[in-house]
Amino acid sequence: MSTQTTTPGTSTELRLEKFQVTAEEDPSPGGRFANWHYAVRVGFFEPRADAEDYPAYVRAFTADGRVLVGVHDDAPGALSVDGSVPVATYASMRNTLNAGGLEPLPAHLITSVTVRPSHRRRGLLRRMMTDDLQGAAAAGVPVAVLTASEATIYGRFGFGCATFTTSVTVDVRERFAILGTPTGRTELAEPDEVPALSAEVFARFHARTRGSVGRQYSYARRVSGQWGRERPVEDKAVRTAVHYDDAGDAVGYVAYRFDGWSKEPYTVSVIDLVAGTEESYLALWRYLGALDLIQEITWDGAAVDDPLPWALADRRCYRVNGHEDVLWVRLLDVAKALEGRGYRSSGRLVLEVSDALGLAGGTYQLTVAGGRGRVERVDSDSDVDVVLDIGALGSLYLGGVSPAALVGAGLVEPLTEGAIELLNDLFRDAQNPYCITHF
Ligand SMILES: CC(=O)SCCNC(=O)CCNC(=O)[C@H](O)C(C)(C)COP(=O)(O)OP(=O)(O)OC[C@H]1O[C@@H](n2cnc3c(N)ncnc32)[C@H](O)[C@@H]1OP(=O)(O)O
Repeated sequence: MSTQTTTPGTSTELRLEKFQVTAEEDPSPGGRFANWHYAVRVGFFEPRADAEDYPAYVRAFTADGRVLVGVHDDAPGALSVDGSVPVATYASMRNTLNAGGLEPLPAHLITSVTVRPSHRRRGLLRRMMTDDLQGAAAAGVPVAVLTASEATIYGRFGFGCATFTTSVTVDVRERFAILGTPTGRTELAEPDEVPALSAEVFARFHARTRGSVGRQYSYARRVSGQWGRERPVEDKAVRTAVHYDDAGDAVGYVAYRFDGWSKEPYTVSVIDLVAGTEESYLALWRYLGALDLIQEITWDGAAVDDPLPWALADRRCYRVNGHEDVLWVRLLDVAKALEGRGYRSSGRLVLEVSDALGLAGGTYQLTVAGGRGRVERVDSDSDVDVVLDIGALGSLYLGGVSPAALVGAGLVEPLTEGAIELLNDLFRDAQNPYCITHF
């Protein structure tokens, strides 16, 4: 698929090219794929990829089903980068989001958003984003998601931040010990086995974790060391340990890397830690704690409700370095999205939802019984319980954000008594949502 349209620019007309990457895509330097890829690297201050790496990226993007958008300025200055290299980039792909419903929902994932400084603040992002969200909504996808480089960009497009992780350092010297009785066993994995192992374990995690997003092709390669941090070539320093439960099933893994002898305290960084069960999570930490010579473990993907400090003999081994927002959620179809999530109590609420992009605004009656929601569009003059913007609903959607906090911030307006308590009871869960997929 490839489409080209022109967008009225300022001094020059800009051309928008959109194509889905397939196995037939030409990976040569100077081709449209390599040029698009180069533009993304420019946007994120990364070096241009090596020519021999492009076939691996084409394979990955094909497996992900990525649709790429590039905006071209065909009349650059005489000494400027050629017009075949986009001045703006954007990509999307489809995967699933666990919203706590019976099964994960289809989700539209957005990534690789860049606009070159020479062309910024002329509405290119707005143009690419609104076209894309309209297309995804028309295709019937209930929700779009992204991870944001800056928290200031996406609220205006109806995204609300919905999941968070904690960055931690764990001191694994003498004081480190985990209470309780270990289960199963944890062993170093054979690298060739890791791609299949990681996919299987992640599938289990994804099915049980509200807020989780299905993963792209590169994950299994990165956690096995087949791909390194910078390039799709082997990184021999990556190690992976697998946890087997008492039945001998592989239910968790941790991929990690030593930071080197020049850094003190001697530190191992967790690349990815995925546990299919609570026991497996602690077992993987027992393994990390038993790495001889290592003094600290760092990980930026711990859950907000991390059980680890509570399981430690000395909780002061666990240091929180910061919290990060991870998943930003944009509802494209309020009825489908709310019917596709799980609920922990029952009740009825009428929500008046505004949407500046005109995609999903309206007045909706949500009736929840037996953990399932039913949504009907109702007249705007119905008795409304809560008024909110689509972005605020996106933040509430996965249950990780307190409605009372959004009321306090002026983002949610309750009109009836008890409405916020009911919103809280319906939407929030015993655990915060948790997303360990970055894309
Ligand atoms: C999902 C991801 O890929 S996250 C990665 C996002 N990309 C980056 O951080 C790379 C560096 N930044 C950039 O490439 C660009 O500055 C972008 C993509 C953030 C913005 O592109 P632009 O084409 O300049 O945005 P555009 O002109 O369409 O702006 C749309 C609106 O967003 C606002 N805006 C754009 N960028 C920002 C920002 N960083 N902070 C606050 N507001 C912003 C504009 O002021 C404008 O507001 P308005 O519609 O109310 O007037």
